[in-house]
Amino acid sequence: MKPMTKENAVEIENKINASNGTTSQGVNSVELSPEDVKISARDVRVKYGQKEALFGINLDMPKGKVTSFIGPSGCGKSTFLRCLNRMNDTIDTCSVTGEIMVDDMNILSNQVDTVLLRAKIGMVFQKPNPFPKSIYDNVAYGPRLHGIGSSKEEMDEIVETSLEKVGLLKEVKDRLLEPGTGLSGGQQQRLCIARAIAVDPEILLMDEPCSALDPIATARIEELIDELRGSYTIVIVTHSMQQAARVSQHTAFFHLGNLVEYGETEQIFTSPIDERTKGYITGRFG
Ligand SMILES: Nc1ncnc2c1ncn2[C@@H]1O[C@H](COP(=O)(O)OP(=O)(O)OP(=O)(O)O)[C@@H](O)[C@H]1O
Repeated sequence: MKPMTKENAVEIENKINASNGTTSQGVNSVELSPEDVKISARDVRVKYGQKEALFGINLDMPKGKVTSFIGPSGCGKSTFLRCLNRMNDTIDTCSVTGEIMVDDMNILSNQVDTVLLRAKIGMVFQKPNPFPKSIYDNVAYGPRLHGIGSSKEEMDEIVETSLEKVGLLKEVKDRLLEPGTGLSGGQQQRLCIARAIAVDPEILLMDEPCSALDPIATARIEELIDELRGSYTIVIVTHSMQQAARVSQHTAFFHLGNLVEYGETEQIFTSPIDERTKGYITGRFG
């Protein structure tokens, strides 16, 4: 077998793009019944200025499960993740086409209110980014913005429940009025997850949520992801194949702006079909 190198992976990719009109169909081994699909992307294409970053992504992600996106740096994982709650709208040069259905709504439609959308589809970033406010106000921020929890009692309840769900309540209940930025990195990341959860989202998007954390804090976030699935549909971008294997039920492998292969996580890591997936997971390129 010809060894997989970055160069011949690019060569294969170019041939595929030339032969199919640059539609990124990929190998799909996941069969979902329509009622299990939460997010359905069709022919999603993204450009930054004239530069194409995604070549027509088609992907159905299941409800109440964790889907991870893996692939070498620059392959478009974060770009695609940001499509899922319209975060690319904040980048002037970025244009997105195609269709992304979340339940019955095409979230790429002009009619969509992106503030409401981002409450329904929360996001957690690479670096924990608590607001320069108290722990309490960090969690209460979203509910206040959306008019949820009008009385003090209701808001206290939302804050406590959200902190409890991320396993932070015990650790911070005596210092709710202290700054969120005073917590450890791992606690800050859990605070950010509590902040996203406080507005009762259906989907949580996580862009390398552990990359700034130590192994213990990472393990805590991974446990939390496992606890939260079921209640939320979770999509995570990760550079760590071990992490994808530990936390996700389905994995999508991206390469050079194409979705190369999508399957059950175990299948992707034990018996990938596409040569490029094999090459990546065995460390032959990336
Ligand atoms: N704001 C931007 N402006 C211009 N080009 C961008 C921007 N963000 C991403 N790109 C380009 O789009 C392509 C995909 O980038 P993206 O960050 O989505 O990849 P990635 O797989 O998430 O990479 P990484 O793992 O390094 O974070 C890359 O070529 C990148 O340079």
